[in-house]
Amino acid sequence: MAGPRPVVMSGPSGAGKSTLLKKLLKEFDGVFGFSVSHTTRSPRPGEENGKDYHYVTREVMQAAIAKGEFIENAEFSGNMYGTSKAAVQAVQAKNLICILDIDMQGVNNIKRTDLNPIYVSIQPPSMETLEKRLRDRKTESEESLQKRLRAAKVDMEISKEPGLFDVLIVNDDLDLAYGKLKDALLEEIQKVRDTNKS
Ligand SMILES: Nc1ncnc2c1ncn2[C@@H]1O[C@H](COP(=O)(O)OP(=O)(O)OP(=O)(O)O)[C@@H](O)[C@H]1O
Ligand SMILES: Nc1nc2c(ncn2[C@@H]2O[C@H](COP(=O)(O)O)[C@@H](O)[C@H]2O)c(=O)[nH]1
Repeated sequence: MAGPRPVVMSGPSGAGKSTLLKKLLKEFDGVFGFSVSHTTRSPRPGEENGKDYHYVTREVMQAAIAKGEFIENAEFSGNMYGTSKAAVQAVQAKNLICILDIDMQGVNNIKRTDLNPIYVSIQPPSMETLEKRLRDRKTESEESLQKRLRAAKVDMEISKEPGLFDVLIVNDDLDLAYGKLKDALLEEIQKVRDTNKS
């Protein structure tokens, strides 16, 4: 796929990926674009279909996967999630840096493609902090919360694997974490700005 190098952001649910990437999209308007994933989970209050996710049924998603419309897909916490080829192409067609917010299964699947992204892992300072953030967010049932915490433990272990991620950021203080994220992406940001100037 053509265009600037995409960015994969991964890390446990509740680590702060959406918070960080929303700041990035706001500050660097015209540089980054979000790859809108498909999911079978229900929208949360305030989420918009086509902006946060494409909300679909399991049947629709399975049919689209069977037709080869997805770059990667995964089952997470009882729901399906996936990145469609169209979602990435829509961002790359505008010559923007495409950001994918995906789980660890997605990372492993993307590694088998020719997307060649920068892999960024966002990690919480501790399991305790992660649990508090997820509880305070008030988006999950107790069952979903427990599933996410179990997945988080695995994620936090695997993400330490040398070479899996290009950058690992511990999101404790939000401003510090955001500064580290910008530093990691500065070169790519500059390339897009230079291209769009000429
Ligand atoms: N550095 C931080 N300090 C305190 N709270 C934070 C910080 N970063 C994020 N949060 C809060 O933690 C909660 C989880 O953050 P967020 O929704 O961005 O996580 P996420 O990784 O995108 O989760 P998911 O994968 O479930 O979408 C949110 O309520 C957010 O406001
Ligand atoms: N493999 C993929 N994972 C995805 C995708 N879109 C989101 N996600 C990940 O799912 C969990 C839960 O998200 P939530 O919005 O329900 O809290 C989180 O880790 C996301 O990164 C995708 O297209 N593919």
